[in-house]
Amino acid sequence: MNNFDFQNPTRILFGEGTLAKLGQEAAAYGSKVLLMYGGGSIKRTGLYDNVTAQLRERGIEVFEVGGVEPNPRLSTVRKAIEISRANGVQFILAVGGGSAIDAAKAVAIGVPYEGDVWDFFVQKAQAKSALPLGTVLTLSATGTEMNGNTVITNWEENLKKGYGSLHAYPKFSILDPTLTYTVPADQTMNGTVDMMTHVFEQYFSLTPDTPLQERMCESVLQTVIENAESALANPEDYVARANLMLCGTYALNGGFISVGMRGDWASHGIEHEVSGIYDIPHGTGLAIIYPNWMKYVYRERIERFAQYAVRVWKVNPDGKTDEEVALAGIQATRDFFTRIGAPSKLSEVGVGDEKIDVMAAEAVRFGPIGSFKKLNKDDVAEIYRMSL
Ligand SMILES: NC(=O)c1ccc[n+]([C@@H]2O[C@H](COP(=O)([O-])OP(=O)(O)OC[C@H]3O[C@@H](n4cnc5c(N)ncnc54)[C@H](O)[C@@H]3O)[C@@H](O)[C@H]2O)c1
Repeated sequence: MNNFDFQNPTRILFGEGTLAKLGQEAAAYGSKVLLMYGGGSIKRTGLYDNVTAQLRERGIEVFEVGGVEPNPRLSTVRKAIEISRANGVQFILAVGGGSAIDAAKAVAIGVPYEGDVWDFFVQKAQAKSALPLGTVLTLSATGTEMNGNTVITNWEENLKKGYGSLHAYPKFSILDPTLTYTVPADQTMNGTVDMMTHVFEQYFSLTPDTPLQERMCESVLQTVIENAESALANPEDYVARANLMLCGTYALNGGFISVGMRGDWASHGIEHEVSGIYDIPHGTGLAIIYPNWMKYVYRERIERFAQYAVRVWKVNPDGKTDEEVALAGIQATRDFFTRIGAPSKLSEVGVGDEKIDVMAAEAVRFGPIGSFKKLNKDDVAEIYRMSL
C-alpha cells in the first residue's frame, strides 16, 4: 500500500425526504444563488418548483442557467460565469446528474479566477478558490456529488477534458433516491456502467498489499450488480435505487475505496475522446471500450483479473488456468453490460474508424496514459479498433 493523504469535505444528506432540507442548507451560503439544471426533467417532475420555492421561502434571490447539455459545454459554463459575476452570485446550486453538477463546479471555480475557465482543463492553471457549491443529485452515476472532479466539453475544439481540485468539492449534496425514479432505462444503464468502471479504474492496479481496498471495490461492484437489474425492472424500487445511489457515490468520492492505490484511468481518457467528437453518453462509450481495455491489458497482472472473476462473478476456478479464469471474468463483465442494454460496438452508436488517429493522438496529448499498462498512441488506436 502506498502512503496517502485523504480528505473529503462534502456533507451528504441521504435518504427519502432529505430534499426538504435544501432551503435551510442553501441559506447558510448567501442570499443570491445561481441555479443550474439540465434538459427539463426537473420541470416535468415538479422538482424545479420544489427547489425554487424552498429557496424563495428563505429570501434567496435565484438566477438560473437551465438546459445544461449532457456532456456539458464550455460555452454554457462561460455564460453562467458571466451571469454570476454580473449579479454578485454567492452560491451555486446544481440540480441534476453529472452534467449539471460538473458544469456548476466549473462555474464555482471559474467565477473568482481572473483568466478563462478552460485554462484549468488544459493544465494551464490551478484553482485557488471557488464559490460554495451545493447539489441535489437526480441520477446515480458519476460520483461528482462527492468529489472534486469536473468534465467539460469544448465543442469548438472537439475536446472533452477533466479537471480536479479540492476547491471543487460540493459543500453539501442531497441524495434522495426517490428523485431517481424517473431516470429512464438507458440512463440507468449508463449510470450503472459509469459507476462500475470508476471502480475498475481503481481496482485494476499494480500497487501491492491492498486487501481492504480490493474488498471494498469488490463490494461496490457486487452491490451494483445485485441492484441494477431490479432498478431496471421496477424503476420505483426504493431499495434498488438507494443502493445504486450509494454505490455511485462510493465508487468515486475522492478515492475513499482505493486509498493508497495507484489508479489507471486510461479507459476514461480513451472514452472522452469519443464522446468529445460524437457526443455519445459517457456510460455507453465506457461499456464498449472497457471490456476491450481489459482484454488488452489483463496479462500485466493476471492474478488480479482472476481474483475479480472469482470474487465478483463467482467464476469457479477449479481445473482452470489463471488466464482462463481472468478471461471468464472479462466475458462476464461484457455479458452483464449487454444484459442491462449496453451496446458492445462503436459502430452501433455511429462511430466508425475515420477519427481513430485523431482520437488516439489527443488521448495521449500529455504523454502515455494509464498505469496498469502504460498506453501510447498505437495502443490506444488498437483499443479503438478492437471496439469497432
Ligand atoms: N465529475 C466526475 O467525477 C464525473 C465522473 C464521470 C462522468 N462525469 C461526466 O458526467 C457527465 C454525465 O453525467 P450523468 O451520467 O450523471 O448524466 P447527465 O447528467 O448527462 O444526464 C443524462 C440525462 O438524464 C437526464 N436526467 C437526469 N436526472 C433525471 C431524472 N431524475 N429523471 C429523468 N431524467 C433525468 C438528464 O436530463 C440528461 O438528459 C458526462 O459529461 C461525464 O463525462 C463526471
